Amino acid sequence: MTPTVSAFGLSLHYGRTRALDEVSLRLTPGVTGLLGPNGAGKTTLLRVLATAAPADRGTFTVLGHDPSGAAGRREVRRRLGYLPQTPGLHPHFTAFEFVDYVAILKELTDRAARHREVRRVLDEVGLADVRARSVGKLSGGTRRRVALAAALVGEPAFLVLDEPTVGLDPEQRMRFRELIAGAGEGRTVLLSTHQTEDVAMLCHRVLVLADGTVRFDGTPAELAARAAGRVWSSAERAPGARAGWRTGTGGHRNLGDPPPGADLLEPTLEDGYLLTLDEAGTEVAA
Ligand SMILES: Nc1ncnc2c1ncn2[C@@H]1O[C@H](COP(=O)(O)OP(=O)(O)OP(=O)(O)O)[C@@H](O)[C@H]1O
Repeated sequence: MTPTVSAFGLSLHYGRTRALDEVSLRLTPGVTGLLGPNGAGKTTLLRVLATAAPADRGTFTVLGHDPSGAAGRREVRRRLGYLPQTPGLHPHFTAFEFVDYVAILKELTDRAARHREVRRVLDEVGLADVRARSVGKLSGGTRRRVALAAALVGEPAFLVLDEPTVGLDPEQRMRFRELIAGAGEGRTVLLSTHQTEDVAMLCHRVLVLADGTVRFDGTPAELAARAAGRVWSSAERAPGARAGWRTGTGGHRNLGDPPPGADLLEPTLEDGYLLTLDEAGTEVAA
């Protein structure tokens, strides 16, 4: 399948901090999850791909358009929807006014067509009833949906979502997952998250980033399979485990190289993720 996004050797430094180090990737339609610990470079990568920050080195294209020049950047932005980590929603705007404002920035100049599009995206995220409410008076989860509606304006082919489910209660998180799954039908979505459940439920592909480098690129099942034969239970924390924690039933779940005769467990995506970080030399939860 022709990739929507192709990136080669993207690097970005903040002073001496190397936030991205030679990142190459290809994104195809469907939801790709981007997992990584705090400071891994996820937001930086999303900002680069959303043309909000230029890389120091490397190139990328979105549907063949190269954003390094002004004309290409405009073409990329026309095909892009971006939900940043902290969307700057003006509290005095109504939900409609905010999304309309974003639609104007996205160059939807015909007023009637633009208003139809604003109503369409607000309906898509289930906010038809709160169109006229001030953004500042909405709950955090509803506000996040307004920001998602704004990202969906103009039917972008490439949607960049930076930790959209953080801070949501379980019901809102499920609702948001449904919206993201719907958004991922027929378009390319890159979803940064700390929630391995988001990835297990939504993603056809997952990238693991640590220290600005891609440490894994494959399917969620392949990430879980990395931990096959390397997860076991024991009454006490196993001394040789790379990581381990007490489970709700009082036993311990251990990751690493099991001792002979260990009681092996079915690996999860989270097990594969934690072992990938461990192999990358990133600190794993004790
Ligand atoms: N504006 C900035 N100035 C200086 N350093 C920065 C800046 N933004 C990010 N960094 C550094 O770049 C690295 C990558 O940060 P980034 O925010 O991309 O990581 P992240 O994976 O999104 O983290 P988190 O999960 O905590 O949001 C970190 O070391 C961070 O401290």
